[in-house]
Amino acid sequence: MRIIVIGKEGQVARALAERASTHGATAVLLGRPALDLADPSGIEDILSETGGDVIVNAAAYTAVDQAEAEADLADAINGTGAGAVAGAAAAMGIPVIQLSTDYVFDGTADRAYREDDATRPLGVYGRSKLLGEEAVMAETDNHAILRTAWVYSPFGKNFVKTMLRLAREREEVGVVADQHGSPTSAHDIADCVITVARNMIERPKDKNLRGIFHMTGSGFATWAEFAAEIFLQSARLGGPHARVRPIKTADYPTPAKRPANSRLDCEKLARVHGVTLPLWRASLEPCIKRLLDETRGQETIR
Ligand SMILES: NC(=O)C1=CN([C@@H]2O[C@H](COP(=O)(O)OP(=O)(O)OC[C@H]3O[C@@H](n4cnc5c(N)ncnc54)[C@H](OP(=O)(O)O)[C@@H]3O)[C@@H](O)[C@H]2O)C=CC1
Ligand SMILES: Cc1cn([C@H]2C[C@H](O)[C@@H](COP(=O)(O)OP(=O)(O)O[C@H]3O[C@@H](C)C(=O)[C@@H](O)[C@H]3O)O2)c(=O)[nH]c1=O
Ligand SMILES: [Mg+2]
Repeated sequence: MRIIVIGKEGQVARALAERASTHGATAVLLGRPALDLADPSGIEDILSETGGDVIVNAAAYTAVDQAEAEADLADAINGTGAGAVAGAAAAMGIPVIQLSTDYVFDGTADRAYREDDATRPLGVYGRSKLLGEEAVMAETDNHAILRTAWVYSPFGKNFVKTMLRLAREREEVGVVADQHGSPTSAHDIADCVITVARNMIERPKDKNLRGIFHMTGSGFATWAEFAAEIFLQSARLGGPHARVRPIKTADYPTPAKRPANSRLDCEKLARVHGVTLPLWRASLEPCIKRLLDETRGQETIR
């Protein structure tokens, strides 16, 4: 299976590159400047020249706060760009897997969100990702839209890396304790995406395998609990740690509003595609270990 991945340096893209061979697959990564989602004109040509069995769009405008000031760019990349990728997949006659987000919901539900619950994004990023979902669905039925959340990895920018950096600088970190969700490892996402891709390729006519699916790490947490677990595991491995001061969302003002309840019900993914992501705490440890090893490596070189 040859997987075309949009996104080169992104967390999920890099995890897919690392995990493909363990599934007997090859990942071909495409990104800027060769493929720019903000400029859809050349997308179909480069994708069909590259050729593959499935396209995974793991590229997006993901700066949630910055998006509030760059709505047009976020919409172009996450909305129109995602649609162009799906259009190319349709023209090539292959499935497309689109990554989406918990931030399409407003977070007011008192239970975990299911795939058919009403969406109502609170900010520009969430709205642009919802535009992307709609654009993909309009271009082709041969799609899987995988909504994930709170992604972390040894790569790029994410909450785990931010917390480890803050722990090196201070003894205490204030972290919001009234937003609930599920931390999700980019490597677990990669494993799941490859399984979903294989299912779709092997059963091209099976409608059940297509549509929207929720895909997060198992178990729930608040950002404060996530931070506390990061510091606990880091401390155990001899890395930096800090005290977590649980705070309210109102005490941590940000340009973009985040949903209070980001929990996603992943039962459909388990039932239809046979995949359940590991408990979030279990997947955190190898990531922290790798980040600490990398930092130590750099210190030795210096
Ligand atoms: N991070 C998270 O917590 C969550 C992410 N998601 C979704 O999962 C997917 C993967 O996220 P993640 O891996 O964290 O993302 P990252 O922010 O780590 O990476 C995004 C990638 O998109 C690329 N990109 C941005 N703009 C363009 C463009 N105009 N043309 C081509 N490529 C572009 C970036 O390229 P470059 O390196 O050149 O900047 C980068 O490689 C996205 O769809 C995201 O919306 C969903 C829920 C949570
Ligand atoms: C750095 C920091 C953040 N926070 C809060 C702010 C916010 O509510 C929460 C997470 O902050 P971040 O900015 O890291 O997370 P954020 O950028 O909102 O993460 C989101 O990214 C996009 C791409 C998604 O799709 C979402 O699923 C989600 O992962 O933690 C603190 O309370 N204290 C802190 O020191
Ligand atoms: Mg952020």
